Amino acid sequence: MGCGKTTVGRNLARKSGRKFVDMDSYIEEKAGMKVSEIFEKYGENRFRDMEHEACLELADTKGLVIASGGGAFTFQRNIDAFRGKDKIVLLDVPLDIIKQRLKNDTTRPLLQRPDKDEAMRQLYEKRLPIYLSAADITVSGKSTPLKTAYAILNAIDTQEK
Ligand SMILES: Nc1ncnc2c1ncn2[C@@H]1O[C@H](COP(=O)(O)OP(=O)(O)O)[C@@H](O)[C@H]1O
Ligand SMILES: O=C(O)C1=C[C@@H](OP(=O)(O)O)[C@@H](O)[C@H](O)C1
Ligand SMILES: [Mg+2]
Repeated sequence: MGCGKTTVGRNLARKSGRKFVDMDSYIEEKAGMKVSEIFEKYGENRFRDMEHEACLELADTKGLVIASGGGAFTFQRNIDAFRGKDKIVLLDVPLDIIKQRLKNDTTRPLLQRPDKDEAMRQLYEKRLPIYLSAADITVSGKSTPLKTAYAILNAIDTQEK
């Protein structure tokens, strides 16, 4: 959360001429409600099932740039859905920058708690090794969204040579 997937993904799609899909927006459209409402009404597990369904559907569509939600690639079933079909890119951003970016956020249900900083730290530490092993490419996400989008394109080019 907060590493810039949605923002950078949109830039990357524009620069690569691909269609952009934000996985959370995709789920929200199908469900007819916001991610926060899904968590509130049906709980996180139901959201994770919807997210998995979205992964299966989107992994079968060619020519997209997909910004996943931050939890998607912590589940092996979702990594399996994309593996070999698409490149999985990790945007690597230090925790202190993420905290700064999400300081005033009210839309991410897992962070709406008094010990938000500690929740972010715990998620970051638990998830980073999983992300690192799932990623085909890791790119720093500290720079501007546009520069990061170009860094992803370069990394893909280099890998394909
Ligand atoms: N490269 C960046 N530099 C500075 N702020 C950024 C950058 N990328 C995203 N942001 C800001 O950080 C917040 C989270 O970005 P977002 O794209 O929603 O992240 P994610 O989809 O990974 O949760 C937003 O307020 C966004 O404007
Ligand atoms: O990390 C997570 O578990 C989540 C990240 C969110 O997406 P972003 O990473 O785009 O904020 C969204 O899918 C939901 O709030 C859960
Ligand atoms: Mg996002």
